[in-house]
Amino acid sequence: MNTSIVAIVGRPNVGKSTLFNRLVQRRDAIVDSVSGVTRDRHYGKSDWNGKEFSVIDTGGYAIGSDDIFEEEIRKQVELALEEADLIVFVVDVEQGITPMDTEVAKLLRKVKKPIFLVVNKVDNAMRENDALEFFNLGLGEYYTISSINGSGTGELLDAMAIKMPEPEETDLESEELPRFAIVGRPNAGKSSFINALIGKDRNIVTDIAGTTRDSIDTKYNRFGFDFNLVDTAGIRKKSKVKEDLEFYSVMRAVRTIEYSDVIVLMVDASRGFESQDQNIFWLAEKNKKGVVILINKWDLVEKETNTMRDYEAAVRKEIAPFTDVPIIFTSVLTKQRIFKAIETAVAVFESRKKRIPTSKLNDTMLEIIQQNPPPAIKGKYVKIKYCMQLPTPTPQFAFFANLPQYVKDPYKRFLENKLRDIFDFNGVPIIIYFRQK
Ligand SMILES: Nc1nc2c(ncn2[C@@H]2O[C@H](COP(=O)(O)OP(=O)(O)OP(=O)(O)O)[C@@H](O)[C@H]2O)c(=O)[nH]1
Ligand SMILES: Nc1nc2c(ncn2[C@@H]2O[C@H](COP(=O)(O)OP(=O)(O)OP(=O)(O)O)[C@@H](O)[C@H]2O)c(=O)[nH]1
Repeated sequence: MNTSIVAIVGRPNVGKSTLFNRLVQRRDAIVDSVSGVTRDRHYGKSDWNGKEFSVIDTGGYAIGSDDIFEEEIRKQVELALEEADLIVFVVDVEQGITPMDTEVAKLLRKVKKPIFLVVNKVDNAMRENDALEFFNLGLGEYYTISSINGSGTGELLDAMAIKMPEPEETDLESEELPRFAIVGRPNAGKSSFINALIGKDRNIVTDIAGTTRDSIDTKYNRFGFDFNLVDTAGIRKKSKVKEDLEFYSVMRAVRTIEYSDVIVLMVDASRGFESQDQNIFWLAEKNKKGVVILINKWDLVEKETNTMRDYEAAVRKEIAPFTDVPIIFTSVLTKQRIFKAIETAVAVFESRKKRIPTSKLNDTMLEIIQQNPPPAIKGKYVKIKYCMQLPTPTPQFAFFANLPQYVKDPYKRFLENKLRDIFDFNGVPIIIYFRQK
């Protein structure tokens, strides 16, 4: 997949979030129709002129008091420069050039990646003149926009799309090896897990230097399974940045997740499922990846007070409504369930590309729908006529009905759960559409 990562940088209050919302709006409208998907304010996917891209709003991650504020922003800009493909630098025409803008511009001038200087809050023609001063930042051409009313954003997107790579033809028929990413918080046991997989004999078959930018696939053959572990430059380059910077872990995770089929999310059992785990999980869902959760270091957990069942229930609560994701309790130290972890990841990979024949799907689902029809709304009855799985890389289903707009989320969730139960889509995001017929 050839998705560009766009980072929005700039000092506080220039309108980064407002622009972010503009950029991801269209795609989010579709995603939101999916039952129960929560929104992240800082990460979204979108497309323009056929080019797909991710947008990261760096602003939301700024933390801390005023004196470390500038330092934080500088770090975030540096990270964005390292990890993103395109940089959108937002400035505010009402404020003019501030010292912090000059600082950011200085960092940006050293960078080889495409940079879009965006002068925001140009709500009327008069302000076009005020924007002229931003030439002084030494970044060349700029784009004037009004994030609030949307003017200028089309031109900006056109220009950005030109700098994005052409979409690749996805070859659905080819028998590709599963691509697994092992992700998680620092110290969760990722390296140990990978070492355990590789074994002492380092059973690496090949190192395929990424066809896609700097991502690296390492091919493994273990326990009778063939798979690629996806690693990216971002992950290797541990860099100077503080580990606990949330933004850092998100940046690192984004690219790895986008290149993988199944995300193996490692959680440190002694710490529990934390907000960063939640973030990574959510990124995986948003990208429609398969997920397996490993509760690692299970050997450290006091079994008298923590049963597996209670622990699992607590994690499931955190990841609702994606409740059927496989959760496996591992100890890399004692090699407990390592094999099971990989076996499960392979199973999720298989489910994710599963195709249900239309006749089988209709036989099963129409029967269920007949027994539990959608509730009538204002005296109108919804009649679902047939359904099919769409020819998409990940499972998506269309249900055709006379009044699709009357089918509400709870009923969609009901159907989704039935599909999951019957056809075994554990750990796989599925999408349901209702269409007019
Ligand atoms: N007039 C005008 N106001 C805008 C425009 N875009 C954003 N704003 C306003 O500017 C303020 C800051 O916008 P945000 O999008 O929250 O700015 P931000 O850069 O994300 O701020 P942080 O989250 O603090 O980093 C809000 O009050 C917006 O309504 C615009 O195009 N025109
Ligand atoms: N008790 C116990 N310790 C473990 C287990 N798995 C890993 N560890 C220990 O946890 C520590 C961190 O393991 P790593 O494999 O380096 O963790 P990581 O996720 O790769 O960490 P980063 O490289 O910082 O992202 C090491 O001291 C491991 O020996 C486990 O199952 N049980």
